[in-house]
Amino acid sequence: AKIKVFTLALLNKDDEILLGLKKRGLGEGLWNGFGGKVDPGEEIVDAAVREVKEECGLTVLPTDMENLAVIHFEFVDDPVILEVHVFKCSKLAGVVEESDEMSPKWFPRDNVPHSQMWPDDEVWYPLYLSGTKFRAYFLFQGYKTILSYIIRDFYDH
Ligand SMILES: CN1CCN(c2cc(NC3CC3)nc(N)n2)CC1
Repeated sequence: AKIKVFTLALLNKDDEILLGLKKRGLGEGLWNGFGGKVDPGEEIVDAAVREVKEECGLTVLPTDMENLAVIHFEFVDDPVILEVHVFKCSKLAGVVEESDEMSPKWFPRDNVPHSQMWPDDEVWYPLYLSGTKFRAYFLFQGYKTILSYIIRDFYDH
């Protein structure tokens, strides 16, 4: 199997969460946090900071990026596994800007548009919102159907 590493940063302010409507590529038409691929030799947290700036214009310090989860996504009949490092951030600087990739919008943290988000989000968002560190594994059939998943505490095994 081949592992592709991605970042996913969820930005919070008071009781709201900033999501972006993806304009193209993987997840086009879905609302999601900000993120992308990790370049070779790049620290994962630095990739997360870079993607937030590129996709929504906000500046976040690496030390303010809390790594809350690592999620592995596998797809039936596909050797590529996505390893997504999820970050939570509440110390933001700058002004939100639209980008080529994303149309950003603030949502109430307890009312995000799950019908227009990746299906796994509904499973792990409650853990994310409660600040619980976790590891998760999802087996997908295509991009819409979750065949199975495991969620466990980040530190247990
Ligand atoms: C640019 N990256 C792509 C992967 N990604 C995902 C993936 C995901 N589910 C996987 C079935 C696809 N679920 C969320 N929420 N994000 C983060 C952003």
